[in-house]
Amino acid sequence: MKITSARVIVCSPGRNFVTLKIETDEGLTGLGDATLNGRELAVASYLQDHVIPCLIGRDPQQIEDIWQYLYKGAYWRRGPVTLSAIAAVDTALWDIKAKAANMPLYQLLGGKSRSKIMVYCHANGRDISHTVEEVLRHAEMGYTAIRAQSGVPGLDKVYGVGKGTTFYEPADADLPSEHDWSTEKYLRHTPKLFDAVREKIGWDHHLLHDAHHRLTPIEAARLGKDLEPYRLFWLEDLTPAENQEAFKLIRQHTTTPLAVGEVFNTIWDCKDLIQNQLIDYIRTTVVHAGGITHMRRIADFASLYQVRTGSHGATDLSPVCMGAALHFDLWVPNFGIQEHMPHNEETEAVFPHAYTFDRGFMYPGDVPGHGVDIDEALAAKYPYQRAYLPVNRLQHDGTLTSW
Ligand SMILES: O=C(O)[C@@H](O)[C@@H](O)[C@H](O)[C@H](O)CO
Ligand SMILES: [Mg+2]
Repeated sequence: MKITSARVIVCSPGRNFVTLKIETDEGLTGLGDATLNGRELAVASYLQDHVIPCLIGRDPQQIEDIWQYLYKGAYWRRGPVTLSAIAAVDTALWDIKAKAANMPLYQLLGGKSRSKIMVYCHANGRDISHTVEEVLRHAEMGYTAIRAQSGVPGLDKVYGVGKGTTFYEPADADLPSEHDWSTEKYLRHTPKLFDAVREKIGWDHHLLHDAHHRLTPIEAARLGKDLEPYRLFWLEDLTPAENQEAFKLIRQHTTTPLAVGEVFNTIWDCKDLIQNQLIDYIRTTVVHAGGITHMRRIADFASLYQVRTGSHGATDLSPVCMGAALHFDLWVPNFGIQEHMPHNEETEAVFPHAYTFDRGFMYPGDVPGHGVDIDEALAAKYPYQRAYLPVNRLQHDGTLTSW
């Protein structure tokens, strides 16, 4: 079999997506997600101008060789742009291989390790009472795991809290919007949020929270300690994880489980966190961590240290990523949980898919491949619209800080 052509499809059905489509001389095609929120065109160009010329004529069945060729052959290794591009190729090739074998991707990976996939949703509110209402509403929908994020008194806008619509989309402006941030206000407020949520929802639901890289290690330790009475399923991205050692300090102070990794791109970004048991869940996902091939390496390494997967699944990861991730989730032995933010109607129409959601659990479907397609004619009706993620500045003096 040979790759005869490949093209990048950029569309914006409510938000931007970058999709790679690979075609073969046997009529089989494969899709990969290459979306990098706020830097989409960098990946589109990396694929179009540097990767696709190297793919034409290659045997699409040689997934591993192509992965190594694109990773080592680039010379400049790692990073979100490179690994999102490699991920798109890898995912498309696994899609083709599973279609050629006439089996759903999870079968090719090793078959089912579970009957369905537990997912967690986002319950966001402008204040504590609105967030509690949203948590209860999502519990009614059947979710057994619910992430709670609320507005913070004294702060105008914070990560994770939408403008009252169902679909929270942080990339909201043609240039980065600037939000005020106060760690003190956030640390005072968040324990009150979970006290109120636990009071109302009881103990039969998993609760999660995303600190979104905004704390220093000692502030992170403080939050982890303050939230211990509420038995969270995990606290995510407590502090920027470039310095993996920072998590030693957090670990010394709290037993709240820790999740990190949605911004990671290779096993090297998380090797020390995993082997030193500094985290409990690894959040890498198919589109930003080199595709199925590299995700398997990360998951197998994590399993040696009883670290479980908890893949990122925000709406800025396309249904192609979600579809491939669900096949991975069905197979991976050390599965923890899958993030699930439903895409809007336009996106669902552009990306028809076999995966389903049913009362807090998902299933990838049993069609050959990863089960996600793209309606190119419809995609063309939604042209790219530049959009940036916000930045944060400290409220008291304007210092630029993590969003
Ligand atoms: O855990 C999450 O879902 C968030 O961290 C993401 O929504 C993140 O803010 C976006 O993916 C950024 O594009
Ligand atoms: Mg996150």
